Amino acid sequence: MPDKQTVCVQGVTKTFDTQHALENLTLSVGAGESLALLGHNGAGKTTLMKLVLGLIRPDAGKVRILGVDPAGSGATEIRQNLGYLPENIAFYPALSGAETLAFYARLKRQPVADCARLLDRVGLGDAARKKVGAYSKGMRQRLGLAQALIGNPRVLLLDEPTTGLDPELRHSFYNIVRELEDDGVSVILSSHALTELEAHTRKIAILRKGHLIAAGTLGELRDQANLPIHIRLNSHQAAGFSDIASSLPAGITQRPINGHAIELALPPTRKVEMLRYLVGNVPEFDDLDITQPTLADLYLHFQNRSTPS
Ligand SMILES: Nc1ncnc2c1ncn2[C@@H]1O[C@H](COP(=O)(O)OP(=O)(O)OP(=O)(O)O)[C@@H](O)[C@H]1O
Repeated sequence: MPDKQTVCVQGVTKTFDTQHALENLTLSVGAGESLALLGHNGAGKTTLMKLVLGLIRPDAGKVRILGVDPAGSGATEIRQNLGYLPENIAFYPALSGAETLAFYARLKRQPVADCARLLDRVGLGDAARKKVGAYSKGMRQRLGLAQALIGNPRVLLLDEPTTGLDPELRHSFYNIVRELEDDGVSVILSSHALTELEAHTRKIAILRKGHLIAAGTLGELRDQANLPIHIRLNSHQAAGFSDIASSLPAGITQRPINGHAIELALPPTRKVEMLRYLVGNVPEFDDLDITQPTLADLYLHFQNRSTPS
């Protein structure tokens, strides 16, 4: 894998005492790409972020950010290109949002003058002088994001960034992430909120007990899993459906929902064949919905299929 990928993790193993947090993990994230890390509690997501940040070193394998080891000597410059929003960020409640951000800017040796722009970017411009102790959860999370954006990082690591946010805030949060991707920032985020990730992330990596068990775009994961798709047929005709089960092509299963709706399950590769068949052979239906496996379906499929020790 070329080191010129913005984030390159190659054959990385990390053990704490006897606990394998990560084992032989390889993945990469390019400029302007986002990667969502999924996995059960303790799967190794935070450990991976800490390795990318250079806070810990791998026992085996290598981590490179823009070709540089983030835990190596001489990595100061590369670390300034990293922004991190930890899972539980605590702020000093007596400081205002502006004072808090100025504090972090000084820590990162970045110009304090940029802080007002960052607060505006995350929608906290009007609350800049308000004490953080009076901020809502959503405002604190946005302040956390502003803190991670100090210094215009090329790589942004967000550990469960939307936990506790309402749907509108989640939406605006992902809009900011999308803008950052468009600016060429690589974004790695972890989350347990599969439905929102389905709509907002491009690449997905699923971890289980420190192993990477699946990776790719949603479409690629669907191809790998090859789970059935579902076609729901609806009939608004008074008689509803007659028994179509006996005449269905082999390999297609059906489940009656009620007299006026039937759900068919079929391999994704047979979708068009089935649509042609239905149009020609099932006159009762006058509406249909096609449902692809969701990210939650895929996540469960890969987790259940994989049984690493
Ligand atoms: N500093 C540490 N010392 C000992 N064990 C650790 C340490 N950090 C992580 N671990 C262990 O490594 C494994 C991976 O932990 P990690 O925090 O990376 O998981 P996670 O996927 O982020 O979990 P969560 O979703 O709960 O945040 C766990 O078994 C954890 O107990």
